Amino acid sequence: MSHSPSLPDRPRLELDPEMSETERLEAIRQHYRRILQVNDELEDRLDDAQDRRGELKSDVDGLKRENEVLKTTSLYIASVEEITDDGVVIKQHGNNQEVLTQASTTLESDLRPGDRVANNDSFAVQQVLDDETDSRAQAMEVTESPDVTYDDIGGIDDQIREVREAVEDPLEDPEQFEAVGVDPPSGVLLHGPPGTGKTMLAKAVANESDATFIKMAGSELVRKFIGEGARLVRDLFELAGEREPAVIFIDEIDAVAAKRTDSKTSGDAEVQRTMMQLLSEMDGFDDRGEVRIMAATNRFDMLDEAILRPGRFDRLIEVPEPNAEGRARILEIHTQDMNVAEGTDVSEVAADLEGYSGADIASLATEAGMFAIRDGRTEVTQADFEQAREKLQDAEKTEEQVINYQY
Ligand SMILES: Nc1ncnc2c1ncn2[C@@H]1O[C@H](COP(=O)(O)OP(=O)(O)OP(=O)(O)O)[C@@H](O)[C@H]1O
Repeated sequence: MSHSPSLPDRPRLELDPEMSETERLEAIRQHYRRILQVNDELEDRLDDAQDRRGELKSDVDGLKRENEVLKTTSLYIASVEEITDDGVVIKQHGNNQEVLTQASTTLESDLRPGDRVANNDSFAVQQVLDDETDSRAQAMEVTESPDVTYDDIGGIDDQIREVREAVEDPLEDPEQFEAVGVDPPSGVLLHGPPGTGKTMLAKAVANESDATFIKMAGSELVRKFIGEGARLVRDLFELAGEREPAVIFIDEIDAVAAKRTDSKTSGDAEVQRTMMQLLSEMDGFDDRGEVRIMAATNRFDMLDEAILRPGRFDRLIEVPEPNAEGRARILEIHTQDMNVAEGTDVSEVAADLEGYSGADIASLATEAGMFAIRDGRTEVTQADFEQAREKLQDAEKTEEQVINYQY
């Protein structure tokens, strides 16, 4: 595209009085042609300029969008304390700093004390967030009385006993601990491979001690908004206090409590803040209260030592993959409501399931049932279990292939 700085000269008609009529006519014709030519030139220029304008406009739009994104990401979360004539008083989550700030007039008319808002680096209120109870409800799973019992869990009897001692006994008989003068363990950390029954164990102990079960996934604590994770931890303990007796269960605790060096998010100050909040909640906690704290991880090696200190998660319980006997018990549990053909030897099936977790065995049982259904039978036979095992193995192989392919 050409951007010559000057416009073409305006054509001039020069008529000499000496010219003959024909010469004048020719001069006028030439002038006319020249005007048309300049006109064409100017039209071309105008087209170019319009194209250029379009391009610049889309650049501007792009920059505007980027600016919006920059303005809206990484907002801080605060609660509105007061709306005064001088502006809005907000309290930052995370550091509890109080700030007098401004909101646009349209936003300000909507603000009420107690609202959760997001503000930018210069504390100006950018948006009002949804009701807090929503985010609490989304992040936490609260069950008045979970329906899992100890009998539903197979192969980890020792672990059940330990959990009962550390969680159920202090909830049911706190006086006993007081009389003897010992503090029950502060927090119980279940660690081991996925699908071995850690969540079940936490649910069962809440159920059997008539406690409310409050579960939060560590990944939920690592939230997008600054201050949100720490706030959720506070909410979690507050809610447990309101609902006592209660069992708090933080699944995937490694998401918030990974060693700095190992963590993918090691540089993430927000994750650190959330962990600090968790530690401070645990430190300020009365051990003999009616709230017990449990957590689970598949990545014990990744945990920051700080969370394992006395007074924090100081009772570690390993929940391993089940052995043959455990696998048989788990299979029995998962087939007890199934119409299994007489003569089927569950322990023989289980013996072949080396390396299977409880969750794998549960899906094997369902899969065996599906084979019988597909076949139009109402009884599940040993051959169905065999076929189910092959199918799961194939699925696992494919999964491995996919994983290998991806990396
Ligand atoms: N020991 C077990 N006895 C009976 N069923 C089990 C056992 N372990 C796992 N299961 C079955 O697997 C499902 C998942 O188990 P659970 O969620 O308790 O495992 P988890 O150890 O918490 O796993 P993750 O680490 O992946 O969260 C259960 O709902 C249950 O059906």
